[in-house]
Amino acid sequence: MRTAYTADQIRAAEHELMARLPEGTLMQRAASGLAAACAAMLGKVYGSRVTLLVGSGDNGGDALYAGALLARRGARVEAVLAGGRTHEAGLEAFLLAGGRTAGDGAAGAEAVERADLIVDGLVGIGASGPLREPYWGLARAANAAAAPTVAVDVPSGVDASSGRVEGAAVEAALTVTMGARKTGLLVDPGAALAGEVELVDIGLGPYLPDPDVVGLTGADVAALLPRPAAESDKYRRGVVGVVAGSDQYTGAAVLAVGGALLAGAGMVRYAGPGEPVAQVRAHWPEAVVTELERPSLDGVGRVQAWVVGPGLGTGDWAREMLAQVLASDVPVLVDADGLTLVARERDLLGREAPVLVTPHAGELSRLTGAGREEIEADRLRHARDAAADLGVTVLLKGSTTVVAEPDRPVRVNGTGTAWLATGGTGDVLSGVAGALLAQGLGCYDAGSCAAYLHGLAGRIASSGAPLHAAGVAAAVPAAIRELTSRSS
Ligand SMILES: NC(=O)C1=CN([C@@H]2O[C@H](COP(=O)(O)OP(=O)(O)OC[C@H]3O[C@@H](n4cnc5c(N)ncnc54)[C@H](O)[C@@H]3O)[C@@H](O)[C@H]2O)[C@@H](O)CC1
Ligand SMILES: [K+]
Repeated sequence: MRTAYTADQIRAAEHELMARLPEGTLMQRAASGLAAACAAMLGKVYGSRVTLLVGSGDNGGDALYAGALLARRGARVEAVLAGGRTHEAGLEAFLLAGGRTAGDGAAGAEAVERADLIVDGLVGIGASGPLREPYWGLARAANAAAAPTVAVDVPSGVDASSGRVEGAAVEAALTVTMGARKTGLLVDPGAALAGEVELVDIGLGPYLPDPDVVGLTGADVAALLPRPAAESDKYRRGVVGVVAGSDQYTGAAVLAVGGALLAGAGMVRYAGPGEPVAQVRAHWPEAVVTELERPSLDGVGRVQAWVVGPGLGTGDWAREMLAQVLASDVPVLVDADGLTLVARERDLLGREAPVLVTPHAGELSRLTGAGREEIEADRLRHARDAAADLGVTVLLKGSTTVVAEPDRPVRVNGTGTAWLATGGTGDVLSGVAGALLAQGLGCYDAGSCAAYLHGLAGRIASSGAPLHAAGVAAAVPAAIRELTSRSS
């Protein structure tokens, strides 16, 4: 499990640890980890050119101490001193080791341009608000330079506690983060700017509280995934009911049923009108299909979880089907058109059994009234607020998919690929999550494992090229195989 923390949580833990150690110990630990990561990236340290961007706080101090270590190994290290003041002891050590300084003007810009490696020590967890000048200009110069940038703790300009970026931010190839991961390194847009993330252990572990967010690893997902036992039969392995698709949108039904079948459901029951029924029958002879003359679940049979909404439409038929599904006593996943209906009629969500909603930012915007762009910029907060407000589990889809449930750390997923942003992939995700719900996982685990599997299936289906939703569904077994073989 990858854990991450807000700036306040880290600061409190550092405070406790620092009180037990001689002054400067933590920064020395941080700097030696940082210098080692820079050396590994350079390959050959001797004779290389390293340019440090040094802000006025301890983040700059880390950079200066690491610069001193690199200078002692023969690197030509220049420090661009950007703040009104500079970490005194760090600067002294740096100069003593043979480092040189440049101002933040033309000399600094040249030092950035000619570097083999840039170290971003402008701001870390002490940052507030968008980068101010001259930091802003230096961040942009670093991004424009040919050399890769190693960010100290967080890429400057990324809010450590949310991943939010206002204005300019450093685009790092590697972020060397001190003591514990920061939330903003796991959530886009911050995650995308952080590059690889390397954690330097400074001994903070025993002082950390419960994490703010967590990211499941492949081994975590493999351990959570239900596996059929010798005595399993199709009913005990979980029956998923799918209410999706309409005479107009038949594909959503095919994709959601496919996602559920290929994610290991024991059986999938599909109920809908004539057109999607014909399509589901043609694609998935294994599904048990009921053609409906009127919007009613009578005679459809028992299921352990429902998936409702993709391609369903938003008219009277759809509304009635949604209401009947939600009136059942099993877990329900609501997606797509189902969310539009719920946005109109929130009372539909008032039920005892668990609900997992799977909106993208636009659908969440309809549900909560917050602006779509505002949601994209601060995915964590909006997913959390919606979960608390609606009393359900929220899986917010997007470049970083996040799963929020009241009183639990938000789970973030980083397995996706930008190629997944194409029609129909969300229908597959709802089927996959439905299969996990039917097999007995709670909404929190089902949502986060489904996001992981779906992202991995997307990578397998894509291999760096465009993919299509049916291909993602087809790759789900390969994703499960990859996870379970790695962990066995
Ligand atoms: N406290 C410790 O013992 C340790 C701290 N560490 C490092 O120290 C960092 C935190 O240091 P600080 O608390 O000094 O804070 P930072 O160095 O992150 O930044 C604070 C400084 O930046 C300025 N600043 C804030 N927002 C700005 C903005 N938007 N534009 C321009 N300037 C801005 C402030 O005026 C202040 O001088 C961590 O991120 C980490 O790199 C590590 O060395 C581990 C140990
Ligand atoms: K930084």
